Amino acid sequence: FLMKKKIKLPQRKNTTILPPSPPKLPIIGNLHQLGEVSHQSLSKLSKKYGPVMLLHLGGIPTVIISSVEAAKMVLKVHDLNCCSRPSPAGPRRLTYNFQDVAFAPYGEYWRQMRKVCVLELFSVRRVQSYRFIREEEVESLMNFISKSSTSSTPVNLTEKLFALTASVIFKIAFGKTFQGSDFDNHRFHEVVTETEAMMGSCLASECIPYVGWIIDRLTGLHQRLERVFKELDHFFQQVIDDHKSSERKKQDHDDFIDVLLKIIKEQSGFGAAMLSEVNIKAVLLNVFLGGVDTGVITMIWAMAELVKKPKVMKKAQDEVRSVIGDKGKVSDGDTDQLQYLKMIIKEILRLHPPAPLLVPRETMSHFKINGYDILPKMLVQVNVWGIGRDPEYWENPEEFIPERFADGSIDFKGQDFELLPFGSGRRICPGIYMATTLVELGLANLLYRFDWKLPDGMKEEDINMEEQTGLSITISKKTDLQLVPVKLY
Ligand code: HEM
Repeated sequence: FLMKKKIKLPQRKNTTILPPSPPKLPIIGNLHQLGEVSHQSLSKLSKKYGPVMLLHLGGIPTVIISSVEAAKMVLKVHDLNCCSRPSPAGPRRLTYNFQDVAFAPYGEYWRQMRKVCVLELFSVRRVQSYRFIREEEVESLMNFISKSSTSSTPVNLTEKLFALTASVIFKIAFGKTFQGSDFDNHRFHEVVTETEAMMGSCLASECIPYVGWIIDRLTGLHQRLERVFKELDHFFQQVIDDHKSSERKKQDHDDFIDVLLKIIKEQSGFGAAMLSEVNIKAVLLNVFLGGVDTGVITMIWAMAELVKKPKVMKKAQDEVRSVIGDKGKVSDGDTDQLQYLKMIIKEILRLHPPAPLLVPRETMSHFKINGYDILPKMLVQVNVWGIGRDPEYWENPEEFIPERFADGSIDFKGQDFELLPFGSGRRICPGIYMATTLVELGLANLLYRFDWKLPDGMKEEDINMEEQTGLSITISKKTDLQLVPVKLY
């Protein structure tokens, strides 16, 4: 009928409804509202502007997600629309133009590289094959702490746990200890922190039109980026060359470089066609950054919360001591029986997720959340720190209460959107098993073998629980944690 009469129907105007935004300033947009600890400022802002909020970080439109329902929409329902990554200059340089996994844009290359990681590097079988490395390094830390306990001197746990995680990751990935490399512990810590900062911060020239480059010149960000890139590139190339050398001694296990070089040499296995030495270096950077910092941050917060709550500490120690008995040490396989310790780790990752805004995503196509239009090429950040402390989902959210996980119904593997320390969907962290095995083993041994006291004159309420400031993707405890060990075994 309409065709015959050729009646023209009124065209519905296609209006775009963007998420609510706080008022912005010219040029810098909402950058000034990020504050010193951005996930905390964003949490406050979202109380006013809602769980789907649009900010302009300089010229970059960024959607901030702050509720379980909205997180489910972006990471599950519309995961395919927003599972790419933005491409700022810092990560671009450090990942050899996104030839890694974590920052590679969504597509065939990323899919193949992710398969290499999931099936060849971070699989349960591979992680279990490194059991002796974890146990050896934990043992060496325990020996050091035992010595300190005889003189009742405080141990800088931040420094020591950093060295533990770094040694384990170095041996697993590069087949050597970092003590034997160009880095000493101190320099290595500095390089990780500096690289993290470069990955998280955007060059001003990218988000502030016209004048940003002047800020970059003044802050020296470009030079810092180049310096850290060259240092890492030199190190990675050296370890790869060592592995290819005919003089290299045969090891009884394959480290990550062996596995990746084998894939290239035999041209078999996942991603063989895609893999080159540059990809190996880029993936090593992901392992180096993803693997070291996050585990230390989790263990440090756990020890800080436990020492603030002696009853919880005692309960955790009672559990591990009754399960292990007088064996003298906790081994890799023992941690499966430590149910209370597992609850503690969940509670730590709820209160202190090492990546409070996950790793930024970039949208690839238009979709809607809560009636708002999300457009292609927008940045998406999920505030899992805010969700983990939202009274709508958690009773007494600011309190450290591991028992809230007693019924086992909530886990951090990406299915429960109120607890997302590892993200969810296609880009979920592939290193969950690798991370939790070391965190569990490290903490279990610290709790089994020692009682922990605060340094003389310090009270529980004196422990500084502030978070590090800055725009890094991972956020650690602001000050080092120093505790006095009292030896039991
Ligand atoms: C407590 C420890 C860890 C935490 C909290 C953590 C957290 C995260 C988060 C939040 C993401 C982004 C997820 C998303 O976009 O949805 C991620 C990605 C990633 N993580 Fe982890 N991570 C940890 C340990 C590790 C370890 C030990 C490794 C490997 C050695 C690792 C390797 C990676 C890689 C390669 C990605 C990028 C995945 C992709 O983009 O496809 N992580 N991690």
